[in-house]
Amino acid sequence: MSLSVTAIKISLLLASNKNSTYKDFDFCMSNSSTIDRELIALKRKLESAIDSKTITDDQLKHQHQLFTDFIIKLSQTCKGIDISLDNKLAKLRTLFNKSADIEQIEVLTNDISHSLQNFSLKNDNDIRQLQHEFLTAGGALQKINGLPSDLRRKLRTLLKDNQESKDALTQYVPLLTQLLSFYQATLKKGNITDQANVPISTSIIPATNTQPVTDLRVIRRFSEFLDKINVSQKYQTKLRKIRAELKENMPNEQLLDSFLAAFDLLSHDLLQQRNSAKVFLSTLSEALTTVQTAVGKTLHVHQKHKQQHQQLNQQLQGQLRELSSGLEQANSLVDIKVDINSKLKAIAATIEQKSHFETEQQGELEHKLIDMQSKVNDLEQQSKNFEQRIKEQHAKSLQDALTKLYNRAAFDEHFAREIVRCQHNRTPLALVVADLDNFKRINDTYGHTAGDKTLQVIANTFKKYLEDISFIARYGGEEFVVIFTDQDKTSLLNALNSLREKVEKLPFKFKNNKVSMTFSAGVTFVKQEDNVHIAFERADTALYQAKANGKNQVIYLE
Ligand SMILES: Nc1nc2c(ncn2[C@@H]2O[C@H](COP(=O)(O)OP(=O)(O)OP(=O)(O)O)[C@@H](O)[C@H]2O)c(=O)[nH]1
Repeated sequence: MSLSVTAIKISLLLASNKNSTYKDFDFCMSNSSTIDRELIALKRKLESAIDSKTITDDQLKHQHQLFTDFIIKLSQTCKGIDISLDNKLAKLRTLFNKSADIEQIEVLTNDISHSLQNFSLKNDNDIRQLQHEFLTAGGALQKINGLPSDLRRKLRTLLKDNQESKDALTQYVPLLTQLLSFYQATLKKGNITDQANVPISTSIIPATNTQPVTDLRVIRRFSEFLDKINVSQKYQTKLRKIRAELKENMPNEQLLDSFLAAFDLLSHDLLQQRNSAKVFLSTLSEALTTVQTAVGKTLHVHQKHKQQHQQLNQQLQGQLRELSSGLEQANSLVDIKVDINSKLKAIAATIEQKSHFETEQQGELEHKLIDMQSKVNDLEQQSKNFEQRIKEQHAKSLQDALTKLYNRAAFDEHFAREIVRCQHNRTPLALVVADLDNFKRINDTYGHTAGDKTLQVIANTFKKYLEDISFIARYGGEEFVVIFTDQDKTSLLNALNSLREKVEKLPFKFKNNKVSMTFSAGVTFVKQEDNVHIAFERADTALYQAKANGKNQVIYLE
């Protein structure tokens, strides 16, 4: 037994020395066959132990590499989230590279795992908080007047997804953040009114001036926003310049400058409008004062003339009285003649004075009247100009600048009025919500200008075929709304399907590529119990169905 132990020790020694051979050992022990067998068996065991150690070593090395890779990836993912976690992961990487003690690694790994659990909990809370803020902000955004329909739709989907899953939220947070930051900027300009008055949480709005703009959509939204602004003639060129200078990948600071320039322009325009109204009012009040003075003066002159008239009349009466008393008192015909002569002269002078006075008075009055007339004419002209300007501004505020169709505000006003009328008279009123199919593709492939042109051509086609029988408006983005009064269902669907075919056949050509455009539409009739929102929602749902069914179709919902 002690011999076998010695043999094992020797064989281990030999195994560790690769230059030695087993032959020498065999030679020494050749006289013992039992020992020989034992040694051979041991040799095999040793060889297989060496083999399996190599395999284990390789496996260990591979696992070590995998773990190191994992730690590196984890570090990259967690980078910047939590500084202490970052530090711990860096320390772990160093320990691994130094092949440090396994116990040391284990302690740190446990610590990191604990940190990650805490981080995950915190993240969950953050997301829940974000979810809450998102719902509040999204609700507020939905109530914004003039929100383009594609944004409204995206927002609705976002809100719905957000209520159902927080993963969807995480996925959409960047999009939302951009939307919110853009709208916050535009809201501040006061061009879009936030009816809800709910403040949009700032915690999910990035500091836009510190982050580079990488998303083209913000620029596009802004450019669409600029398209919709109606400013006075004087500022239109400047506005067009701001819009023309918007370009892909422009630095955030430059975009902010554009926001500011647009804001500046709007406030100037507003101020000018206010000033021109002020000028008109002060001119009006000035003119009124002049007229009032003129009227007062005329009255005064009239009064003065009346007195002078009375005086002259009295004078004449007195002279006539004197004439008759002179006749009564006269002694001779000669006396009478002399007396009458002198009195008639006096009367003639008075009459002449009277007629002179009357001509003068007539002239003065005429002059005053002409003066007054011209002042009133001026005033009338100014009022007409002002009225015309107000009319033009009102018309402009109801018109979509790009397509020259009615805009969303005009639609809201018209639809609300028509609903009341049709419910009162019990006459048919239909609402159509139409949306271009795959319009984004045009913008993305051929550029925004091609997109704009497409919108104009399609708007003109809507006008050409529907204007006589309906009220057409651009609801926003690539969405149109049409209101039909006194149309039955069959003729309405025929008109829409015929328009759909006309649009499909429009020969669009961009960069030598023939492109066909289509639209989907949802239609509904307004019911007695409907309000604006319910009717719109139903038409919009029909539109969704048309999109979901494969687009380029009209869906009617009862
Ligand atoms: N050129 C241009 N593009 C606009 C205007 N308003 C909205 N858009 C673009 O219209 C596109 C709408 O895209 P989506 O909402 O994805 O709709 P879509 O591509 O038509 O897809 P479907 O509606 O599902 O058929 C976006 O790219 C907007 O930027 C505009 O005034 N001019």
